[in-house]
Amino acid sequence: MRTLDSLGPLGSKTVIVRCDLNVPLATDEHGAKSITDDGRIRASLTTIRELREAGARIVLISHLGRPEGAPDERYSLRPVAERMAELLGTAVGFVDETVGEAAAAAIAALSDGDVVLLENLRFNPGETSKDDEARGAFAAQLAELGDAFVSDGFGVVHRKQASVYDLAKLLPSAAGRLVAAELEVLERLTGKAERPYAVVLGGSKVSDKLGVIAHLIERVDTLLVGGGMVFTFLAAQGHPVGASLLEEDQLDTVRGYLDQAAARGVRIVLPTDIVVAERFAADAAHEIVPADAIESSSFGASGLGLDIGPTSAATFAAIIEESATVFWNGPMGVFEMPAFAEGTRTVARALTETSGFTVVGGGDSAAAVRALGFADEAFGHISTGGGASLEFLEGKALPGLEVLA
Ligand SMILES: Nc1ncnc2c1ncn2[C@@H]1O[C@H](COP(=O)(O)OP(=O)(O)O)[C@@H](O)[C@H]1O
Ligand SMILES: O=C(OP(=O)(O)O)[C@H](O)COP(=O)(O)O
Repeated sequence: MRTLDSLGPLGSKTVIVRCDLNVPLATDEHGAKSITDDGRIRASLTTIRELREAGARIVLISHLGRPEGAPDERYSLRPVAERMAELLGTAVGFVDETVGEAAAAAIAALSDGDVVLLENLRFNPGETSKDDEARGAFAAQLAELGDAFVSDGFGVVHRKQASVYDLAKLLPSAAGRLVAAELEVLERLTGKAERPYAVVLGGSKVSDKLGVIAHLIERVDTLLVGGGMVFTFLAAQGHPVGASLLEEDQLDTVRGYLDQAAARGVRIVLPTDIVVAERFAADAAHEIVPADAIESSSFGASGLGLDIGPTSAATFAAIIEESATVFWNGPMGVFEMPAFAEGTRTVARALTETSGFTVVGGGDSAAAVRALGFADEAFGHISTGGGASLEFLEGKALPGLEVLA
């Protein structure tokens, strides 16, 4: 893979840097936004500092959240520019469009070492389009803005998107320091992983992440399933799940995973108890019920599972503590609400207590462990990518990396 060094001297060159600045935001009662975890911004600083020292003119591009191909103020990157400026200790300009005249003018006005952040890439339909031509056309507009391209958004290298894949083909391009550093650590989770090897899966991007399970079953000893992922498994086993997150069209696929795991002697461990809430709210009434009887709570079929229960969390912790390698992506529950954070806290603590090599991956998973008070150093590695790390450790060729080969 080409690294920054392959781009030659970058003094006075305009370098487009694709970062993953998709950070969690909170909005207060007056509508003011704040960044609840700036880990991904901090992780991008190494490359940006190095480029500044080389005298490059730096154009940062990123997505934030999943807007639907049109401007949507809720997903603006403006708060990220402000935080980036504080962390870098220098001004970071912000342009409220991604391509077009204002972006070109702001870039033309840059001096050596200056930094500008463009608005959310996903406000443009071409960024995530499945149509090669539409994606290519947007990438060509981006390419006009710079002389070279640095791919440093590790959290997004598994996406075949315009700014990750197509743009890299249009300019001299290389991986940034964050991408290189992530890959170096994550290598330890591939063929060389020490056994027993456990992967803990949770979170809410269920349809995205179910697909990796078939490959993980071939590679790990134990798969622990929590978070929003649980209910598709429980439903596949014939248990009602109330109003919990459910991927109904994946039930047969999940039954296939259960059979595949049984045939290979791989344990898939599901929760045995669930915290069920009356509604999706921090102050919602909630009860702990057996996982195979979610609708037996006082809330009946309208109850929704928002955390794994204490018995399950203790079981997960015991398995984690006896593992030599643990990878975890996806919170065990809605950790943003204290009533539903205990499962995530117990699993996080177990990772900090095992003597094995532990990796936490994913924007929200990293935010969760920090929000719950665990230090980054308590884990072997905190990766900025959840889906990206999972697809890397399943052994898949990732579009954003292949294109840099
Ligand atoms: N049972 C659940 N129901 C709904 N959402 C859940 C549940 N458990 C966890 N989540 C949510 O999953 C989100 C994180 O998922 P995801 O994006 O897949 O993780 P990551 O960013 O670490 O890859 C969190 O915002 C959390 O509230
Ligand atoms: O947050 C991200 O991924 P993650 O939740 O798997 O860590 C990345 O920014 C990728 O975002 P996407 O899953 O909307 O493409």
